[in-house]
Formats: sequence, C-alpha cells, structure tokens
Amino acid sequence: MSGWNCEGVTYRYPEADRPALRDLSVHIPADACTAVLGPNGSGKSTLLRILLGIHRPSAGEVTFGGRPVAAWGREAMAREVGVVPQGEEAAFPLSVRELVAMGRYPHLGAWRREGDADRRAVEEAMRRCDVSSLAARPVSTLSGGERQRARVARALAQEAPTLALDEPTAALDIAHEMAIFELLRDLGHGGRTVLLVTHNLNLAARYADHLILLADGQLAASGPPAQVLTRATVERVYGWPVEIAAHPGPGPDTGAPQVVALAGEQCVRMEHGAERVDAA
Ligand SMILES: Nc1ncnc2c1ncn2[C@@H]1O[C@H](COP(=O)(O)OP(=O)(O)OP(=O)(O)O)[C@@H](O)[C@H]1O
Repeated sequence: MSGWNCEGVTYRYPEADRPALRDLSVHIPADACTAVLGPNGSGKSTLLRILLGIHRPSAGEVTFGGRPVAAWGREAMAREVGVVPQGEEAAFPLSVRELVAMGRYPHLGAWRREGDADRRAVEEAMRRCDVSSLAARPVSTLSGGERQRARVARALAQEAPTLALDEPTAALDIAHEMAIFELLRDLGHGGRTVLLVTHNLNLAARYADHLILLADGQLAASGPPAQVLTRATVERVYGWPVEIAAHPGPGPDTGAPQVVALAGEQCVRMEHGAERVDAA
C-alpha cells in the first residue's frame, strides 16, 4: 500500500465562485500518521473528501494504493478506510455499542451475523476510546466529547488498514485528546496509514510523522513537523504572531516544535497575513 497521492488537484464546489483547492500536489505516506493543518476554510475537509472519492476533482489526479481513487468502488474503499467525518447526526436512535458495531458492517456483508471476532473488535475499540461504560446509552444522550469518542471507536472497530479522521479531538478534554493522539500515533507506527485533520498544531507536531499545511486551498508547506511549523510559515499562514518553543519532554516527542501564540497587539494585519512588531 502506498498511501495517497494528489497531483495538481483543483476542486470548486458547484455553488462557489472560487475553488476550495487549487493545483494541490501532496503525498500522504502509508504506514505513518499524517496531519492536515490550516486556517478555517483553507480546504482541509475538502481535501479529505477528495481523497475518499466523495468529490471528484475538476483537474488533477488522485491515487490511493497506486490506483486512481475513482477506480475504487464504494464498498472496496469502505473496507480499506475507516472514516470519522466532521460532525454527523445519527439518522435513527442507536446505543453506543450499536454505533460502534456499525464499524463491522464492511466485514459482515448482507447476511453474516456478528461473530466472536466482531464482538472482540467492538469491545476493544470501545475500551481504547474509553466508552465501554457508555455502551448501553443512547448516542443522542451523550455529551459532544463522549459522542466524538464513540465515533472514533466505530472507525477503530472496523480494523481497516487506513484511518481518515476529520477533527477527531475537536470536543475532547486534555486527557481524552492526548489518548486519541497517542492511539493514532501508535496505529501509524504499527503499520496503519492514519490521516487526520486537526487545528491542534502542538499535538500534531508531537504525534504526527508528517504535516500538510494548507492556506487558501493551496499547499503552504509539507514535511516533518520541524520543517513545517517554523515561525515565519505559521505567522504567514495564520496571520498571528507566534514563537516556536521546543517541547521540554520527557518522552519520545522531546524537542518537537510547539507553537505559542503571542498577544494580538504584536500583530499588524497586512493584506497577506501578519507582520510582527516586536517591542524595541
Ligand atoms: N458545500 C459547499 N459549497 C460551497 N462552498 C463550500 C462548501 N463546503 C465548503 N465550501 C468552501 O470551501 C472552502 C474550504 O472549505 P473546507 O470545509 O474544506 O475548509 P476547512 O479547512 O476544512 O475549514 P474548517 O477548519 O473551518 O473546518 C471554504 O471557503 C468553504 O466556505
């Protein structure tokens, strides 16, 4: 499996007057954890949908595992990639266990009933996302963060070789957010391909092997965290003054770049991002 490859991809939503992605070329390596970063509206979710074949680019090529994404059937793609979309409402009432068990559908087909392997995968996914104690609760009664953990558990229960997650930790407290990032890193290092969209620059820098930073539908930078999260690049893309510190450790991520946002008065807004005004 060779991950995803995008060459010169442009995509415009039918109702939009400008493209959401413009001439974008990126590689998402297999067997690693990749985080897609960028300001609101920069095209992160659109990129995810292009990679999953939900949207077809108006120009450019997208391959997954060496084959054009358009050539993957819906079912084959669903078996290969566990997906956590950004926010979704359940169409009908489900318990947490039923929601997580939906991750097994690509294995069950139309007629096969849940077996021991399915039950084990569901229990293990619920345990790793800390929702076992919520198993019998209707999903509609969960808090935002609990629901988010149940959705990640559903993707995990699928045991797909690839995971694609759109802001999987957006509503999570610090402990659950750390646990999900550690889990995603371990899955990447354990031979899965993990792709996530996130606004958490600092956890992405610590736990992802590879970053893709988008700005206005184009690639601003990609590569290992220390190459992407430089002060000049972050200030240009986000239009806000920052310092870059090194994570103090201990742990394997000691030294990872950590973005510290400074006070806004140090930022003079310019047409193309921000310019720093340091105190004399
Ligand atoms: N269905 C749609 N129709 C028209 N324009 C859209 C549609 N969905 C997204 N867009 C536009 O495409 C651009 C990229 O949106 P996208 O959702 O990919 O951004 P994002 O980086 O994921 O943003 P966020 O961080 O806010 O979730 C934005 O300008 C957005 O307004």
